[in-house]
Amino acid sequence: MERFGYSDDELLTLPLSYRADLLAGRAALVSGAGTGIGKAIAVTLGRLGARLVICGRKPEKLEATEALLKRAGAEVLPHALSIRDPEAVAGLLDAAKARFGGIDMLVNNAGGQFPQAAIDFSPKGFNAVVDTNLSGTWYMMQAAARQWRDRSAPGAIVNIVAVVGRGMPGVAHTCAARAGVIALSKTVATEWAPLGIRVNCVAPGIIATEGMNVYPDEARRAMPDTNLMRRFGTALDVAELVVHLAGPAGNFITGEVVHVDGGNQIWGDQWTIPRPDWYTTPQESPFPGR
Ligand SMILES: CCCCC/C=C/C(=O)SCCNC(=O)CCNC(=O)[C@H](O)C(C)(C)COP(=O)(O)OP(=O)(O)OC[C@H]1O[C@@H](n2cnc3c(N)ncnc32)[C@H](O)[C@@H]1OP(=O)(O)O
Ligand SMILES: NC(=O)C1=CN([C@@H]2O[C@H](COP(=O)(O)OP(=O)(O)OC[C@H]3O[C@@H](n4cnc5c(N)ncnc54)[C@H](OP(=O)(O)O)[C@@H]3O)[C@@H](O)[C@H]2O)C=CC1
Repeated sequence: MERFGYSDDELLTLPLSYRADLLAGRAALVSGAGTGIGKAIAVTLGRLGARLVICGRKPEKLEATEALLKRAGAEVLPHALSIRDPEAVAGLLDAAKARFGGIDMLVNNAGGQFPQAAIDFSPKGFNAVVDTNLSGTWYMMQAAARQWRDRSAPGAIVNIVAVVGRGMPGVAHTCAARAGVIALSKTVATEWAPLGIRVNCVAPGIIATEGMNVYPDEARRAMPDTNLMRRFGTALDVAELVVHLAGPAGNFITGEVVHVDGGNQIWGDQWTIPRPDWYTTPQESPFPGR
């Protein structure tokens, strides 16, 4: 397995673009915080003074992030659950309220998919991806919004999605789910503005994390050729954007989708499964007139 992404020491020491106490007094909930982008987001928020609630399915991954956050001097509440379970999500928000009086920011980062030609998806596989990325994200958004409404407190949600505007062959299930999250976010940005709740999405392009190991070598090797910068982005690129949107700099931003993708949304042909000859070899259509 190839090593991708930052070491713990790098996450703690790489320079940040914000002043060190920017988020002092605020509490943030980050899902999928045991690994990759979520871990970088949690540590970055913690380094800027936020208190953290971190969740994911595997307690051992959360323990590692908890230890790192403590090294950064941040207060942290780890809470293992699957975001696919709405009752567990309600319990998570209750636990956050009991510990910190509630949260100010929610970062829905937990998610993932597997590469497969759409024609071969099983109902179970398709539903697993939609349940996690769309329904799970929604349960978190709704539970947080209800708590903010009941506390008469403002809040900010940032949903991590993907670059799905042109679709992405090999991950049609996640494209469907992420497009759903974007549409949900824009809709509730309007419904929830009267409650003081802002809702934005961040669409990362290819970001160097261990999660990349789910893709075949051939697809991974080709990834740097799918954006204008010709490289992977970093988890910190995503984390710093999340700080902007969830923190005070984002006070007048809602219903937005911000890409952090090296320009992949406008250039770069990204496949996560082998390309059919149709797209690699010059040929005439075998279906003339159709
Ligand atoms: C290059 C850019 C790509 C797009 C941008 C995004 C990049 C990234 O997201 S980077 C990586 C992020 N991390 C992951 O993707 C994590 C790895 N993926 C997963 O954990 C799973 O895919 C999951 C999201 C479906 C997890 O759900 P879970 O409930 O744990 O699912 P199961 O493992 O139990 O599987 C349920 C069901 O799904 C089908 N399935 C799962 N994996 C595959 C596979 N590799 N190929 C085909 N089908 C798969 C299958 O039907 C499973 O049921 P069973 O057959 O009964 O196991
Ligand atoms: N890396 C990239 O290039 C890109 C990533 N993304 C998205 O960014 C997010 C983070 O990706 P990345 O860090 O790379 O990948 P990882 O696989 O490292 O992170 C995914 C995280 O989600 C958690 N998770 C998955 N399912 C659930 C669930 N049902 N309930 C709670 N937690 C869950 C996992 O923890 P656990 O297994 O313990 O539950 C894990 O910590 C994902 O949504 C991903 O799809 C989007 C575009 C590009």
